[in-house]
This record gives sequence, C-alpha cells and structure tokens, in this order.
Amino acid sequence: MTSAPRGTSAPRRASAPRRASTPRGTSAPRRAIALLRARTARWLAIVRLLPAAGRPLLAAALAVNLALGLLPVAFMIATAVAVSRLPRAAADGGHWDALLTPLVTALAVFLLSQVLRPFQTAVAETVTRAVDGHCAHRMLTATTVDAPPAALDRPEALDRLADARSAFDRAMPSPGDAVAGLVNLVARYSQLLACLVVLAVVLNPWTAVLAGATALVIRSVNRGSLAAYVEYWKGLAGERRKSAYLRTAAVDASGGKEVRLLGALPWFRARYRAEAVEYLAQLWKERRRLLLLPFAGLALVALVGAAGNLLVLATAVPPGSDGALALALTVQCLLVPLRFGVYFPESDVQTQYGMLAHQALTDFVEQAGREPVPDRPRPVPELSEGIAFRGVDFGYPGADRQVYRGLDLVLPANRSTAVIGLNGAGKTTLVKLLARVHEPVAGRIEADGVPLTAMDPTAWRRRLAVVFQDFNRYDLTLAQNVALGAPHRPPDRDAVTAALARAGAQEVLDAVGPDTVLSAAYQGGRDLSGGQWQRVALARALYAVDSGAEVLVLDEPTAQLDVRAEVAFYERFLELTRGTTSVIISHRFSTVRRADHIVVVEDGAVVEHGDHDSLMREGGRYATLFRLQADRFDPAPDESAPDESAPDESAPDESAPDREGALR
Ligand SMILES: Nc1ncnc2c1ncn2[C@@H]1O[C@H](COP(=O)(O)OP(=O)(O)OP(=O)(O)O)[C@@H](O)[C@H]1O
Repeated sequence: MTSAPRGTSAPRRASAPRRASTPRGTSAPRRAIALLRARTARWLAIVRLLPAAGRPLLAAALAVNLALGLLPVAFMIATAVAVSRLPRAAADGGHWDALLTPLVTALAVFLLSQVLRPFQTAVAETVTRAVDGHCAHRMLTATTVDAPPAALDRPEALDRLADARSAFDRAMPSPGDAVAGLVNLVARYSQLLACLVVLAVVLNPWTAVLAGATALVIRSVNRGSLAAYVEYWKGLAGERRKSAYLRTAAVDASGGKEVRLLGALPWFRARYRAEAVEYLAQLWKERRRLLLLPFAGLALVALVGAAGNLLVLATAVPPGSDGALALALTVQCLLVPLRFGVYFPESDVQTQYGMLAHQALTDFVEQAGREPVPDRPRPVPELSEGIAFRGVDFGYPGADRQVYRGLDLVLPANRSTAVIGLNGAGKTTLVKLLARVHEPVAGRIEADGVPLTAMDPTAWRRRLAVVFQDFNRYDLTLAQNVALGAPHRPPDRDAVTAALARAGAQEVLDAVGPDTVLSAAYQGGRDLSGGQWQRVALARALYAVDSGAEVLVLDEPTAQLDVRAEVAFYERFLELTRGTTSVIISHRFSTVRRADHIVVVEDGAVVEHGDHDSLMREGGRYATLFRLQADRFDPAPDESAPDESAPDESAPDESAPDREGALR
C-alpha cells in the first residue's frame, strides 16, 4: 500500500477539507463525471509534459521499460517449454539436450532483465530531472516575471506555490517523478498485454478477457482510492505550510538564535507535535476509509477472478506434454494480472502526488495571473515634472481598512521628498504603489503625466532604485550584493567601489574586501552588523542610480545606523540625492528635515506638506512630532539655546543636526 510522501506532516485544522473538488448539491453521476474529467485532465497534463524529457531520453526510457515488460514473459515461455519437455527427456533415458535451448534462453532473458533493471531507475531519474528543470523554470518565470508581485501576498496562491515548491525541494514527488512513473507503467502494461495474448492463444480469449478485466477493475479501484486520498491530502495545503514553518522556525539560522535565547524549543516541539498528531490522525482516518476498506473488496474481486480462471484452466488444458506446456505457461501468466491488485512502487505514489504538484503549479500560474503589459507601452519619460498620485484609493486584498482614500500627492522631479507618518500610516504602502508591487483600486499614478499603467512595468521598475525596510541580504560576495542593483549592467568593479564609498560603507569594503561572501554560514564568509548591511543595501541602490535609475526610494535608510553613522548619512544626504528624484521614509527627523519637500500622511491622505521651516512655522502635525522627538533627548532645553522648534523660526539652525543626530 502507498504511504504519504516525506515532508507532509502535520498541521492543525479548523475544519476537515472537502473530500472532492466537485461542487456540492450535484447528483452522484454528475459528480463522478466531473471527477473523472478532473483526473483525466491531470493525466493528460502529465502526458503533455513528456516532450520536456527530450526525444532521445524518452525513446530510451520507453525502450527499457518495454524490454522489462516483455522479457519476463519470454522467461515464462522459455521455462514453460523446458518444463513441458522434462517428462520426455527423462523418459528418453536422460536426453537432456532438448532442455538446453529453453533453459539457456531463460537464463539469457533473466540476465538481460537484471542488467536492464538499474537502467530503468537511472533513466527514470534522468527523465525526472529533465522534466523538473522545465517545470522549475516555469515556476520561476511565473513568480519573478509574469505574475504581478502582489500575487505573492495572496494566501491561496501561496498554498499552491508551497505545494509546487516542496516538490522541487524533493519533499514530495514532483511533476518529473510523475512523468517517470508514467513511463514506468509501460513495463507493467506491456507485460499484462503480453500475458493476456498468451492466455488468449494458449487457452481461449475468454480467459484473457476475464483476467484482463480482473486486473483493470482492481487497478482502477486502487488508483481511485489513492486519488481520493491524495485529493483529501491536497485540502490540507495551508496547514502543511503552517506546519512547515513550525518545523523550521526553531532550527533556521535567524529564528534559531532567538528560540534558543527564549528557551522556546520545548514550546515549539510540543506545538509541532500536537499539530502533527492531529493532522496525521485525520489522514490516517481517511486512509483507513479510502485505502484499507476497499482492499477487502478488491481481495474478493481478485479471488473470484483467479478462481474463475483456474476453473477454466482445469477444464481447458489438454492432457499430455501440450497440456504441461499450457499449464506451466498459463499459471505464470495468470499471476501477472493478479499483481495489479498492489500498488506499483515505481509508479503509483510518484504519479499521484507528482500530478498534484503539477496541478499546484498550474493552479498557481492561473491564480497569480499575468501582470498586464500594454500592447504598445509608452516609453518611460525622463522626469522633468515629477510623479503624481491622483485620487488614489488603496486597501490590501482581504483587509477591511483602506490604507489610502483619494490620495493626492506630488513627488517633484529632481528633488527629495520625505514622507512621514505614524506606524501603519501607509508609508511603505506608498513605496509599493510606486514600484507597482500593488495597483491602486481607484485613481492613478503618473510620471510626467504618463500613467504608470501605460508603461511596461519592468521598464518602469528599472527606473527605480528602492531600499525596502526589509531589504534582501544575499549570501553572496560584497561586490555581488551591490552589483545586483543593476543586474542588466556588465559587472563594473569601480562603480561598485564608488557606490560603497558614497553609501558610507568604505570601512566595510576595507574590512572584508569585495569578494568575501557576506554570511558566516560559508567557509571564509563574514556576516555584517545590521547597520553595515543597511549601508550595503544603500550602496546597491546608489549603484542602480549610477546605472540609470532615476528615482531613489529609501524606506527607513538609517533605522539601523548608529548616531555617528546617521549624522554622516544626513550630512551626505543632499549629495546622495542631488539631481535625483528621491523619496525618503524615516521616523528620524534628523534625516527628514534635510529633504526639499516633506509630506505628512495620516488617515489615508496627505495632511501637511512643505519644507521643514514652513512646516515648523505652521505648528501642525509635523511640528508636534518633531518637538516630541526632540524633547525625548532634551527634556529641559537650555532657555538660552536657540529654539529649534519655534513656530516663528525663520532660518534653520545649522548646528541642529548634531543635536538631532542623537535623536531617536
Ligand atoms: N501585505 C499586507 N496585507 C494586509 N495589510 C497590510 C499589508 N501590509 C501592510 N498592511 C497594513 O497596511 C497599513 C499600512 O502599512 P504600511 O506598512 O504601509 O505602514 P507604514 O506607515 O510603513 O508603517 P511603519 O511606520 O510601521 O513602517 C497597516 O495598517 C498595515 O497593517
């Protein structure tokens, strides 16, 4: 019997998954037809993957399997001939010559099958790899090129993606395994067919029909049960994903440290165990229902079929040596259809779960969709006016709260704009809308009057250099980490060095060198501090600007910098952003105040905008937040000191950055 594949343990469940993917309320025959259609479609999808293995490989795999199917039948014939000649050879006073040819043939056939058997495994593995390479490419293209980035935020799409990915991680059978399993069936079915032909010729066609029918009935019930079980298993995809998280959270490098510090391993272990037991209990119950109980029925069918055929055998076999040949041959041939009552280890689990993995991939590609690209995209303009958000409404899918309602905002070209607001006000969301990670629900975003939706999204994104709050830390060399800012550009070591210097990461470069992998998990690798990483990410964005990106977007660029580094950053800020259209998001007013234009977002809209001095004079939200932050560090300011936050202040205090550098 089959077993659930590795790596499929254990989530909790609020409600049991549906047992079939057909709609409720439809009649039983209709449901059966729908189910049959769905299963046929899955098989056809796997058949359509065959060419991905490549013709020569496929031909080799088919030839090996055909040989492995037919050679055992040749062995049966040869041994049956030898057995039928045995009485006469013995009677002729030990004239064993007559046995030589069939026995040598049987031996040769046997040896050939033994030699071919490892090739079946090797060829199947090669087919698997070739097909999986093709499917993995499809998955990567879908996730990183075709699908809109927001698709990767949708839980149902992520569930499907998780199942597809776990197949490529070899945690469950993959589409390639399904194709190899399908090819392996050639051996089984060619053997069955050959045995049925022998039965029809040697006994009579009805015996062949009865044996064939018995084999196919028990086979289809077996496969049907397995398919239903796997369908049930599929319904637990979301829980499997949660469970995989629990399993790895305590052991992966980043989470593991904190789990150890908290002493939370027993908690994780207990939680994982409880969920695993609950999850497996459901699976086992379903397994008993779908796999164990039908087994009793199948055994009965097999028994009746075998009994019927043995009866025919007993009455139809003629006496004499012809009868001995017929008996020896047909008894062996009858055993082959009966073996269709067990799962085929080289094929069944592979095809069933592999089909599901392929279905998961297809579902993901369909659910994620394709990012719309206009037929005739308008060129991305060189910004001279700026980027305008016009009446933009946006809320995350499934969330009840709108992040923006009728947002009007201009990011002037070639100037720096700082966006401030409280936690959750929507600052990062603004960056995501700008980068077209999400699209507005209403309203539009324009670059020099051209709607972003009229441009090729890839061309637009190439104009942006973004450092997200949760930027990527690649386990690659320092130089590669920076050069990834413009992967389309041929590697330019001088430009990488210059970007690092501008980002204040010269010390990092001097300390680790450009070719050190930035991860202590590799031999000779070195990890960086949070602040050092932030500078590397900034260097990546500056390298992108150097390579043609026009809009620099920095989301909390100094959050992890120490006071000295932050002061150095904002001293360089004007130089870093000069000539570029830049957007900076920061809670640190020491960074923000240097921007040409400051925007305060609150309750889904811009509530104030202007430069530092005008906003301070206004004495509104910005001024309140600014003073609040300043007071944290200077609760009783010297009365004689210039009042930085005075509403009527007319000239900025140039000494202020030093004091504000300590803010936070
Ligand atoms: N992927 C998401 N799905 C659903 N809601 C989200 C998602 N990302 C953010 N939100 C919600 O959208 C709102 C705005 O989030 P956003 O990250 O833009 O805020 P922010 O101003 O950048 O906050 P912070 O200052 O804490 O970084 C918040 O209420 C947040 O909970």
